[in-house]
Amino acid sequence: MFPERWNVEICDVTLRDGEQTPGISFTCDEKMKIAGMLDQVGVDVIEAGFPTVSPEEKRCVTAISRMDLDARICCLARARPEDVEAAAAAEVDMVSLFIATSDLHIKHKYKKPREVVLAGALDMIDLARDHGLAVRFAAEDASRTDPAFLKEVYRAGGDHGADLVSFADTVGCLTPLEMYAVMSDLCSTVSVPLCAHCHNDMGCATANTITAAAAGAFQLHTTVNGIGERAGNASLEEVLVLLNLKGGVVRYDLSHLGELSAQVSTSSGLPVPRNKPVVGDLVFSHESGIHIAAMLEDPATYEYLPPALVGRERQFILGKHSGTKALRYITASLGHPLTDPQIARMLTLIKERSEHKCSITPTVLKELIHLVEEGRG
Ligand SMILES: CC(=O)SCCNC(=O)CCNC(=O)[C@H](O)C(C)(C)COP(=O)(O)OP(=O)(O)OC[C@H]1O[C@@H](n2cnc3c(N)ncnc32)[C@H](O)[C@@H]1OP(=O)(O)O
Ligand SMILES: O=C(O)CCC(=O)C(=O)O
Repeated sequence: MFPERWNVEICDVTLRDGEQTPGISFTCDEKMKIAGMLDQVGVDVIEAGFPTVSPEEKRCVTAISRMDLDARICCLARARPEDVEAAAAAEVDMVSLFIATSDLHIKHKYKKPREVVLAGALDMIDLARDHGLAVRFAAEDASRTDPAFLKEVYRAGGDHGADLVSFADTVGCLTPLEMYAVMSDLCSTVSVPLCAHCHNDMGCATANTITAAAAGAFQLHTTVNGIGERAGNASLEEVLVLLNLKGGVVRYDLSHLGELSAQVSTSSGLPVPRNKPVVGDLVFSHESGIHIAAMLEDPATYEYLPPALVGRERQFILGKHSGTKALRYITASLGHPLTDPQIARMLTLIKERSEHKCSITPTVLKELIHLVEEGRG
């Protein structure tokens, strides 16, 4: 089902769609810092913002364009001359020019026949190209669009010189199987490279993005920590790890993902869930005795994603679910090779304490070792 090495690139939209998370606004300094870190990871395109939003946003997109990053810089624009002019003035490499294409959106937002909406958008592609901009022509709510009209939109966009066309699952309504079917069909009939822009309303954004890639999509849209409108977007860190382990795409530097995630968390004020794949602080920690006993033989028994791949370290934690082998290993590595009875006694104490919601911190651990060594436990 999957090609051996996927031909993909990443367009990270943290600074645009990520910032559309209700209540979030990055300062220009924060945006520039995040852009620099995205560049260190090696993302191919950074969507730096939506210049029409405000003069400050326009200034900031321009500042990011001038950072001389390796990544190409793009920005969002509606199909309106003022938005395209603003994109050109912000000195981006590429404009992400969008129109909603579903009948539902067209009826309630534009109140014009869809052919008229499309014709207006094609004029804006021409205008953008006259400014020397590369064009990504995006179909908002593509996943709820009449498939025949969607193909017409992409074909016409291509005829007007769009470099990429985007399929947005704007309301996150697809499952991976549905994404595979629609993206395979589009990739076999549309001559312009396709982008996949997936929202996470039903928890499928990452799965849909990676499935779109497997079906032939070229440009994958992500946000750091998966932030974005409502339930967010496909998460950069999850998509990059999947590309590495499943798609043979090893050119991104995953070792920076932790610091990037922390920066976006600080700048957005959105904490990273402790069990968030790849970047959560618990996701390379183990407590279960049965797991640790096996991992002491071979960590691969309970670790598919090696922590070192993403610059992290494995941790063994003691608690209610600990077993003898884990405890013996941990105490010995702290320089306290305990006897079997001491280990058994200490394990009982650890379980009792944990059941009373006491974490086995390094201090508690030292205290317990001391107790059993003294025979007072
Ligand atoms: C799927 C996406 O994520 S799309 C991006 C969504 N992001 C945002 O909306 C965040 C930034 N938005 C803003 O700051 C403001 O909404 C602005 C500056 C863009 C526009 O503000 P306003 O001029 O006050 O318009 P308002 O937000 O009330 O309505 C949106 C207008 O954009 C139009 N519009 C929406 N999408 C498009 C499009 N792709 N092409 C052309 N026009 C569009 C609507 O039809 C509506 O036009 P109208 O005012 O003539 O009825
Ligand atoms: O497809 C794109 O590039 C952007 C569209 C978008 O942001 C959305 O529909 O949620």
